[in-house]
Amino acid sequence: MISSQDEALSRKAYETWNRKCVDRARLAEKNFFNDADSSSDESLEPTLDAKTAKDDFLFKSSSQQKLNLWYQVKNYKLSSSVDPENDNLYIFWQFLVTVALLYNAICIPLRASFPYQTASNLHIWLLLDYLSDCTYVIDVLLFQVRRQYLKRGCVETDKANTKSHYFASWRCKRDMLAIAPTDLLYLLIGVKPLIRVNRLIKTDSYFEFNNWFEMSLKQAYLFRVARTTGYLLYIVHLDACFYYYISYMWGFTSLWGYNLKGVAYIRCYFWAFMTTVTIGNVPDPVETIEYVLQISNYFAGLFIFSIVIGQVRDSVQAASAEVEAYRNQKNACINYMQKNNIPIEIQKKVRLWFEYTWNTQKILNENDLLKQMPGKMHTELAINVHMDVLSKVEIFKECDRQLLYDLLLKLKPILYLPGDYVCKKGEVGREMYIITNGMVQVVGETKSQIYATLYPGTAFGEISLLAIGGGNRRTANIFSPGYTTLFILYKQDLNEVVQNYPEAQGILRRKAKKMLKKDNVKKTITAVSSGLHSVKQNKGLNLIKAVFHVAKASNKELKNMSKILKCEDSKR
Ligand SMILES: Nc1nc2c(ncn2[C@@H]2O[C@@H]3COP(=O)(O)O[C@H]3[C@H]2O)c(=O)[nH]1
Repeated sequence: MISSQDEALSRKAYETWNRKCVDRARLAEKNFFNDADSSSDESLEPTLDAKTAKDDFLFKSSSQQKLNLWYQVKNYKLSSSVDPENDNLYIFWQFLVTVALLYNAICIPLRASFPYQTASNLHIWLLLDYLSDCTYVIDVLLFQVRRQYLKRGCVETDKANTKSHYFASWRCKRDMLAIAPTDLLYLLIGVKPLIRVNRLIKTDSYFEFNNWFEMSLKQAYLFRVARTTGYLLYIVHLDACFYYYISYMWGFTSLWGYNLKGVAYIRCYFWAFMTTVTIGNVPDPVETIEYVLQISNYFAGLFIFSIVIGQVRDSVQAASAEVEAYRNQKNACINYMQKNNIPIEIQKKVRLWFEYTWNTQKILNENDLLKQMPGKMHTELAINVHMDVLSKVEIFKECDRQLLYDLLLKLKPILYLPGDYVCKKGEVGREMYIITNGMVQVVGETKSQIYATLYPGTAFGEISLLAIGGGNRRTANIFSPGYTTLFILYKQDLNEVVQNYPEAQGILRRKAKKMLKKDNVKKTITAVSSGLHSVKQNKGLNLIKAVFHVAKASNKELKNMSKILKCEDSKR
């Protein structure tokens, strides 16, 4: 027994634990939003008190942890409402009710027709029956009465309201019919399983669990096909039970009916399957009633089978619709290129683009999909999919978080193939890029002159976009050596976003200027080293050029240069 003192202790420990979880989540959230400069934010450091409290918490005895667990379970039972979409225990219970319903759906007709319920195994059947009844009753008393529902668009969690809402619903009426104790009739007419047929009414839980399961699957169409096939097999099962029952009614003497040979259920199921799927090859009916039954069976089989086939076709079609749309777009593009005699090399590239984009993203234009959604939802999705890339971008690290969210909506993914130039020096810059996958190289006149390699999370192309280099021309060649996925951000979009964040403009400009300064240093070093080389070879003109660049370099660079010169002097 757990005393009230223990319970109070447990409650306190639980609340402390809970508070710490919330604190930790807040800290994580804060860290996430401040990751650019987390080290400088002193408030993120846990205080001494918090550290002691944490140590205290870690030193809790195992018995107290057990009490915590007990308190959680107790707390769960006391919670007033259940969220049907997210409460794991509720979903698990719907699964149990589904199993109980399937047990009833299969075993009631089986026991009612075939001689599988005997005096010797009756106790097992009854045990299973009452276990399934228990799941129904618990579902109503513990879960359905607390099931949340929407009231004027808001989630209603109040227990009194959820209860009255359930009692007023059709679901409650169906549930009541399903758990009605019809078994009491056993006392009058004996244990006849068909009396329990009302148990099959509890279909709401079955459909609810089915929907939840379907939604949680990646390849839901496979499940839909399996479910439809299951329905077909169940109908055959019912047919087999019926066939056996008719044969039994005629004392197993009819040539058309089951003749007591082999395993009864297998033989009857075989016959039912043959008739239902209209394969035929079953004994010809003799009596008129047999003809009528056979015809109605064929008819029902034809009807049901065509529905099932239709459903399977729809499911497969729905599953392959996206692939079909991709193929159509690709074929239309190929036809267009062929009609316009586009060079084979370019055609190959376009095909490669289609294939790579499809294989990596399974969608050709992500923006088309997102555009259909309300703005907020679009942002939320974009944050989840792309935020980790954008938050790594060095030039945006110091910018306002909201600026990043605004930028996310403007980004458009684009793929570059091996050997493509993303931009060339001297071109007019109309967009900037962020690398999401692969890498690009900053190259000179030829691809082999690699000045720098840029990796995912790097942005480039902002110098010409913000006219920092003095004009809107690209200041370097950017080459894609492999498959590279980039985000494009158009000038107009960047300006639109940045005008609301003037400090961000400053950050972008400062960072781009730094880069240009580095460029100048690079140029100076190249010029100086080529000048020094000329000195060695006594070429005066290059020496003058070197001295000119050295003069242009900043103080710091000048010191470096003089060091290099001294070094070279001493060598000579
Ligand atoms: N000029 C220069 N650009 C670089 C360098 N490294 C990356 N880049 C990027 O390459 C881009 C080429 O186009 P932009 O001039 O618009 O902007 C440039 C920079 O963003 C570098 O070392 N020098």
